[in-house]
Amino acid sequence: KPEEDERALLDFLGNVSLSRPLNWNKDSSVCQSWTGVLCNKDQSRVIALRLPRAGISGPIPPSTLSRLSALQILGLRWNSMSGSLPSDFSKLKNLTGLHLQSNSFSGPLPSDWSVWPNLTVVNLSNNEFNGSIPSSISNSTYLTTLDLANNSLSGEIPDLYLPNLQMLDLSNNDLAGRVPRSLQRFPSQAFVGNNVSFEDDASPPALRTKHPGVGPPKNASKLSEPALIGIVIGGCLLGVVAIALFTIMFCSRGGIKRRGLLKSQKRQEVSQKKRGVAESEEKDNKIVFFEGCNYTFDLEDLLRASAEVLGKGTFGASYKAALEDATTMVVKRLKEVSAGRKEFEQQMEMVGRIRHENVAQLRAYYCSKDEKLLVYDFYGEGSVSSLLHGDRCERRGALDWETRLKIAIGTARGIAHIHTQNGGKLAHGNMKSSNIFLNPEGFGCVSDVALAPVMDQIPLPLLRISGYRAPEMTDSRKPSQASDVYGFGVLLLELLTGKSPMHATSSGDEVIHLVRWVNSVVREEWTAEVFDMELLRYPSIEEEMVEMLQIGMACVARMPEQRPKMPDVLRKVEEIRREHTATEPSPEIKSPGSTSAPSPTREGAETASPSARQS
Ligand SMILES: Nc1ncnc2c1ncn2[C@@H]1O[C@H](COP(=O)(O)OP(=O)(O)OP(=O)(O)O)[C@@H](O)[C@H]1O
Repeated sequence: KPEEDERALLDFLGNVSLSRPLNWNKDSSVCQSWTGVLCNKDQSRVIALRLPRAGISGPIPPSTLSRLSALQILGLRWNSMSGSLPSDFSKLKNLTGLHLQSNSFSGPLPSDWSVWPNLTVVNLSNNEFNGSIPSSISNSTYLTTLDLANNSLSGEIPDLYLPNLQMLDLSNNDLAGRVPRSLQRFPSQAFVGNNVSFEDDASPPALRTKHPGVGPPKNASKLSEPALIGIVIGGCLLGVVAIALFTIMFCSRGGIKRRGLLKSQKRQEVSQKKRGVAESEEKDNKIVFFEGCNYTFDLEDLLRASAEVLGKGTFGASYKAALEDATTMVVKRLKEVSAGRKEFEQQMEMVGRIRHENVAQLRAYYCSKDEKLLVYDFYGEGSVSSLLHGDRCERRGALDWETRLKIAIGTARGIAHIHTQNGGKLAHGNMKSSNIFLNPEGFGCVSDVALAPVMDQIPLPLLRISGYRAPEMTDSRKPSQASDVYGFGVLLLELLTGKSPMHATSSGDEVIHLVRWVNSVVREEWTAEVFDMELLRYPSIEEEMVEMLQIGMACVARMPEQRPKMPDVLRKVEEIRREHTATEPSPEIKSPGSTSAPSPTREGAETASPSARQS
């Protein structure tokens, strides 16, 4: 247990001033509930401390943070901390990221950097550091980012042999002399606001890059990967090229409107240009974290995160983002939000307050004029849609009947809980299997709650082809609980048949609407034909499948008033197993009384945190 680290943190806390309290107290678990603290997998050591904008002032008390000897990331940006860096920081041998920008730190930079061989990102910008830049920085050979802008650093810039450095900013200091050859590969903006000149401006660029140690970064090829381009640009190489051309065209006419965080072509440019934008935007717009969110990052982290596109949905694209400390999360970038800022924030506040183990918690959101981002945990197993319809080899065995039953039960619990919110009026509004994940106990867990009302209306044809739309629903912004019940019914049919709600026949010449197809087969006679072949391998589940089929069909009744209400649906789904195995209860699916899942009406249940962080 990290008692030593806990004491070090409390000593730190006790010796700084805070403008608002931090939830660090001895009775709660350092690793699980202390804001800004991240531990290693076995929860034995603190590996990251991130307290951006935490209202901390005063110097870093000596012999406090330096005792966190496993610390990799120290982030205290946007506070009012002052004084010089304690010399005992040299004990933090595992540091990979030091983010102290936008404070009032002063004094010289540390002189011996050989103590931090693993540093990759250093941001000390917007402080009052003075003295010269130590050449010993070259000892941190893995540095990719060095931002010392807006300080009072003086003297000449030393030769820095940092082969991996991709982003350098020394602007707005009191530096003088010549930019050393080793750093001439960086654009002149990196040095503006100083009294420096380029030594051999006239020499051809090719010659400059031949200088030892200043060639392209070892991993330069990676730069072309979308993953390295930053969170929202992470998606599409073609798009990047197009955007670059577009940017060049418009910039040359001096007419481009800054689109905020997210458009550029190279990571280096992103870091340099966008940081400025991000910071200025941050004045009015910040990431809002909900209670219980262990992530501590800010816009800059998001910009720096390597990102992978998970997919594009009706409301925008979702990205799997990995922060520098290897925290993984999902960022959903909403496109075409129709709600005004206040309305959007109110809706997100309401959604963020929902705590239930069958509802994927909205961890944080960001809202500016140009961007609306939502942050969720990453569900490593993928959505129910990908489990059901993804590569069949991959999923073989993954979705047995037990699993499907637990998906149905969990999802029903989640939706029923959502329906108790906002005075019993809230609807999910976008029920579909790509929005359902598995919680740590393997039960269904509903994501993307209540986004539809703040988004632009989805055109009716698009709504139709999704196959989940209730017949009476013509305006996607006005979902009802009855339409959620319909969507849930479609999910049950999907689980039973293994077929998508809209799918082509095997010959490919006809599109099948799952609800109609199941209805027509069932009308003929109760037949095993509707059931997924893979389910037929399991003996004696037919009765349970038929029962689920009946529930599903009741949910997809044409008239909304004929559909059951979610609490009834939940009760019935939970009874599927109980009725048929009364003498031999499944060890996995316990009865509602004994289940670890809260009943759907219980408020304030503990949260599920399914991300990799838990493993
Ligand atoms: N938290 C998450 N963890 C893992 N995968 C996710 C997560 N959120 C979304 N995904 C996956 O990313 C892909 C895109 O999701 P997204 O929510 O953007 O679109 P969608 O679910 O297909 O449609 P919609 O926008 O209507 O919800 C989907 O395959 C989805 O299952």
